[in-house]
Amino acid sequence: MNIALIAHDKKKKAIVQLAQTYEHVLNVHTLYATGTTGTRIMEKTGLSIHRFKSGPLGGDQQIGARISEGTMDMVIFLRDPLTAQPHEPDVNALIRLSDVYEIPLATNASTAVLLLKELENISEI
Ligand SMILES: O=C(CO)COP(=O)(O)O
Repeated sequence: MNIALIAHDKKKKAIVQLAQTYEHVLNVHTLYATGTTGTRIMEKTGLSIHRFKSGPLGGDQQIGARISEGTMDMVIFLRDPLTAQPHEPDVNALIRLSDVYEIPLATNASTAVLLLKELENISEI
């Protein structure tokens, strides 16, 4: 699967922890991320990630484009709902496209864990 990993700044620690815990699940998939998120995860894990631009510079839109082209299968996007983002329209567009194309989308860590556990189960079958 092609999986996108994204986190707003206050959620970077959480996505790194998630990637460390589920590294054994993620490492059989093709991973993508927005710029800073990808760098942080690669610093702390052995995962190889294709990095798009940073979110505020168009990274969310690049991932949205992949969704519309049918080449992104899952999105884990740990949003910060308590901080205004300068690129809020891009964030909303990415979430909207995930729903338009019915891509599994986790916007918080609890949902991300459920998706990753399901991926783990599927890969064991
Ligand atoms: O802003 C983001 C998503 O909207 C994340 O971008 P970075 O991973 O570059 O911080």
